[in-house]
Amino acid sequence: MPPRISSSSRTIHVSELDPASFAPFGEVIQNPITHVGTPSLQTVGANQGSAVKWLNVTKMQNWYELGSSRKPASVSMNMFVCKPRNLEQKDEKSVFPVKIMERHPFTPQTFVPLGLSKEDRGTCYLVIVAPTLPVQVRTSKEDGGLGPAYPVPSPRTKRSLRERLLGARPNLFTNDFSTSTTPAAASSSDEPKPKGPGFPDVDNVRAFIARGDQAVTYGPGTWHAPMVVLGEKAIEFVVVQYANGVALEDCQEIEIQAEAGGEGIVVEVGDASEHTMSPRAKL
Ligand SMILES: NC(=O)N[C@@H](O)C(=O)O
Repeated sequence: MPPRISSSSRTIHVSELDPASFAPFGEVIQNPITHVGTPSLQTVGANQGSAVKWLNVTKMQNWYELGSSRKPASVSMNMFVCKPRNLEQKDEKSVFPVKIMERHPFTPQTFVPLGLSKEDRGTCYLVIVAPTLPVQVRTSKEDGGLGPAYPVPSPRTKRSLRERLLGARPNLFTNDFSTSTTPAAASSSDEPKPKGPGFPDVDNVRAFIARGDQAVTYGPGTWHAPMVVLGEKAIEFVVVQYANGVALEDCQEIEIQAEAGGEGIVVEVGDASEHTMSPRAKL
C-alpha cells in the first residue's frame, strides 16, 4: 500500500500549458514557429533543406546512479492508451478529484500524444503537478508507518556516522545530491536535478490543460497525477523515460486523502456542459 497524506479542501483552476509557467515542473515540447512563448532553441537545417531540426527540445538525463540498488537504467519507450476520465460535479462544474500522485525519482518522463491536432478541442489532457516539500522528519502517523518513500543507499562497509550521513541522498546537510557538506554551487549544466525525497506540497498543486500539439516532460522526481484525458476519446501517448526494473526506483506513488469532512483536492475543469463523456460536436 502506498504512503498516504491528507489534504484540506482545495479547488485548483486550470491554466493553459505554456513553457514558462510549467518550467518549475518540467518542459513543454511544441513547435516554436506555431507556439508563441517557446524558449529559444538552436536550430539547424536537415534532410536536404526540407526540414528544420530544433535541437534538444527536452532534457532526458538518467539519474539512476543515485538509486540505492545502483542497478543501471536504460531508455524505455512505452505506449499509454488513456481513456477519458470520469469527472465529478461540484457547484455545476465538472471537477477531477486528485487522489493519487506519483513520481519517477531518477528520470524525466515525456508524454507525446499521437494523432491529435491543435484544432481537435474536443479531446485534451490535464497535467497536474505539485512541488516537492523539503525533507522533514515524519511521524509514523503521517506516513502510515511505511517509512520514507525514497530509496537511500544502504552502507556497504562499516563507516562513521558522518560518512553515512554524507552518503545519503539527498545529502542530509544540504538537501541536495552532492557528497559535500557545502551546498552545491549552481551547476554549469542546465539539466534539471531530481527533486529530492520530500512528499508533494499539496497546498500548491497546479493543473495545466494541454492540447494535442503539445508534449510534456515531467522533470526527474516531479510529483504528478497519473494522466488525465478529458473529452471524447482515448489519447495514445508514446512515453519515454529511463527505467531499471526496480519498482521503488522506477515509480513511487502516494495517496492523497481528504481531511475529515472535506473533499480534498479537486481540479475544476469547466462547466458541467463541457468535457462530458458522451459523444458531442467538436467545439
Ligand atoms: N503519468 C502517468 O500517467 N503514469 C505514469 O507516470 C506511469 O509510469 O505509470
